[in-house]
Amino acid sequence: MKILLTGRNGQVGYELERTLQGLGQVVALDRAQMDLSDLDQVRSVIREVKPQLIVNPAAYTAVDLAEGEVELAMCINAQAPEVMAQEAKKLGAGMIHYSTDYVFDGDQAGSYTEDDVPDPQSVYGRSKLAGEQAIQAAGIPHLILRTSWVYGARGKNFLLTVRRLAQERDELRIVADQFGAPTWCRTIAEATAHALIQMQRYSGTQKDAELDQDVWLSRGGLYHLSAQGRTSWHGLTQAILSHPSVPKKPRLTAISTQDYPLPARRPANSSLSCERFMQTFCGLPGWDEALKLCQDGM
Ligand SMILES: NC(=O)C1=CN([C@@H]2O[C@H](COP(=O)(O)OP(=O)(O)OC[C@H]3O[C@@H](n4cnc5c(N)ncnc54)[C@H](OP(=O)(O)O)[C@@H]3O)[C@@H](O)[C@H]2O)C=CC1
Ligand SMILES: Cc1cn([C@H]2C[C@H](O)[C@@H](COP(=O)(O)OP(=O)(O)O[C@H]3O[C@@H](C)C(=O)[C@@H](O)[C@H]3O)O2)c(=O)[nH]c1=O
Ligand SMILES: [Mg+2]
Repeated sequence: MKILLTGRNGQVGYELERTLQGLGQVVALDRAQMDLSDLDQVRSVIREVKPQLIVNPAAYTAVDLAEGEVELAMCINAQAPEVMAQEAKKLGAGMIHYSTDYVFDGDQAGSYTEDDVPDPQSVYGRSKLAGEQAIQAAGIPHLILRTSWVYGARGKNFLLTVRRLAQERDELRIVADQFGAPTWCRTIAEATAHALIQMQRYSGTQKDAELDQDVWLSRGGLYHLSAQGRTSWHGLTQAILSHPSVPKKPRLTAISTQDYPLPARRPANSSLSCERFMQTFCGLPGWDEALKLCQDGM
């Protein structure tokens, strides 16, 4: 199976390029090779590569900047996935796409299931929801994997920000009233590979087989995929600082969302129920367990 992978330098894309090896012939592209703000280029690259599966972790992920770059965020997060889905349809191909907990308003008490109604409160969240809907509307075999609070040892993320600030400052002030599940990008890439393997098992074909449309249409769809358990950004910071690889530990102060004003509104609770994913594909680690493994390597 030929797999076109976008965003190979992103947190999730980088890990996917590794976990997808052996599951197909991976054509991994960066922004220069396929710019999602250039829809004609997206179209022509897909026509050239002719993949059987498009895996799309590339996205506009700057949540606050998106508030002032609505058109660009919509193009990258909604229109480009729409073009990918249309091209996939013509090729008889499938798509794996990633979305976010920020599609929810965060007002619900318990964790969100795939059946809960999204109500994004930010431009980023709205653009990601529009991307989901465009793929669903195309009627192609697909997996939409909603994840949350992604971090890793490289790129731009909360873990690296906190580790840097810890060395620069005597005090960290972190919001303690927003709850979610920090998810290691490697967990997402490994779970994606497991899901692909399971799809092949369900279809009873060999590794590297063609994409089985019937299996994908029955087992595919929308899934929540995050680490298990939940914490606040403050709780996450506490866990980050307690790792032995952090040399200097500043004072940590819990603050509320209103004490840390930002352009984009974040959900107060965006923890995702992943039962559907775990029952269909594979288990998922606890957030603290995965964080420790990640930091053990830093
Ligand atoms: N980060 C998070 O906390 C969360 C992310 N998600 C979703 O998970 C997926 C993966 O996110 P993550 O790996 O963290 O994202 P990153 O921000 O780490 O990576 C995004 C990737 O998209 C690429 N990209 C951005 N703009 C363009 C463009 N115009 N054309 C082509 N490529 C572009 C970037 O390229 P370049 O390297 O050149 O900048 C980068 O490789 C995304 O769909 C995201 O919405 C969901 C929940 C949480
Ligand atoms: C740096 C810092 C942040 N914060 C707060 C601000 C915010 O509420 C929270 C997280 O900050 P960030 O801006 O790093 O996180 P944010 O960009 O909101 O992260 C989101 O990214 C997108 C792409 C997603 O899809 C989401 O799942 C989520 O991971 O921490 C503090 O309270 N103190 C600080 O010193
Ligand atoms: Mg609401």
